Amino acid sequence: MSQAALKPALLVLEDGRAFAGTSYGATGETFGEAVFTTGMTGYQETLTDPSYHRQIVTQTAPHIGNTGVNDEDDESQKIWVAGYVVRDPARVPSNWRAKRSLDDQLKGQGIVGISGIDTRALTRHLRERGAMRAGISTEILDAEQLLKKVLEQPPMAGADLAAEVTAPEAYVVPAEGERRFTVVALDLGIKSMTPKRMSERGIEVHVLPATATLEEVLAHNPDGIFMSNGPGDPETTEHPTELLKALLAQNKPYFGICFGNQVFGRALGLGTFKLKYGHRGINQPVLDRATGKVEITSQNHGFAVDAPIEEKVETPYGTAEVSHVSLNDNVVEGLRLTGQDGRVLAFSVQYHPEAAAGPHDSAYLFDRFVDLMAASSERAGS
Ligand SMILES: NC(=O)CC[C@H](N)C(=O)O
Repeated sequence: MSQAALKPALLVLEDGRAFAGTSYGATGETFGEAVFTTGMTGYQETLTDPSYHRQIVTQTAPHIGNTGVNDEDDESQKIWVAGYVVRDPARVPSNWRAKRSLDDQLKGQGIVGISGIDTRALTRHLRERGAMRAGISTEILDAEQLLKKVLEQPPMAGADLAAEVTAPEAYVVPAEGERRFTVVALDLGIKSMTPKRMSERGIEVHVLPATATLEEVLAHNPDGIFMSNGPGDPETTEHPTELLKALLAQNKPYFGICFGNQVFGRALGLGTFKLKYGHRGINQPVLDRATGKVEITSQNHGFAVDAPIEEKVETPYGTAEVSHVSLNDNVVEGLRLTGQDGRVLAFSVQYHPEAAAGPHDSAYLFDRFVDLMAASSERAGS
């Protein structure tokens, strides 16, 4: 970064805590919910994950931007974070795929950031007090003045954001090789790696906007239904929840990721709640309760499903249970629905088996979805 680019910037949290630093990316001002992610790599995927819409993301890894930005790793069409906080941006990106620097990419897309602040102190503050509204400005450098604007912003609890991130039109991701199954994926903020992971397994994926109706879903004669990750409060997912209930009543195999896990929980009659500061990073340990295996997973969520971990819950569609839990704090990380004969009918996880930049411990879940559809179509055929 040249000396000329060193412009002061200010970050203010809604409880009044302020951090003075240096402008990074675009100048101006921005507001959102301040959260932190512990991923030490994958910043390009993080920035372009639609689930981060309306959030100011702090990277706990101190040195960010080292490998620049390439044209292959975006998870969607653009950067979604509302603002970006890094300790020490790389001055010279170095990677054979890099097309430009992260600073230029942020500037090009108008993303306001701040660097040179004590991101460890900020993270500890958010961990103790919880995720909260915040603002970054290069124009208002007076904390009290910026705080007034922060307090005018809407909170994340109650935010209905799917309409702001979903694809305007349906599109198809063809199966790689021979087509084995057709899946309808409801786009609540889908990341491009998700249909890719399905397509690699012979699935043709019809990605539909979040407002798709039951008729529109069934028109594709899907072998399975998928609901994606996405931003906002799961309490606002009335339409996808009702849609999923109707599809479960028709015994459609279902797989959900993250927001899709929360929608599944709600369709099964469970509640959701806001976590204090959420789980964001690529080193989150999860226990598969059936096998006793531990997976290291990628996560990005601020809400969770409220379900009894040791008990089974009877629902109109079958028996629901918690399949996976977080080993850090026992939060529900996966749900499973089984029929009377114990067969799995539908399942979902709160974490990201499609994870780019990894880890890939949980990629087997896509194979499980394939097996679920294969078993279901065998039964229908017999
Ligand atoms: N990545 C996601 O799908 C996040 C889901 C939801 N917005 C949450 O924060 O919990």
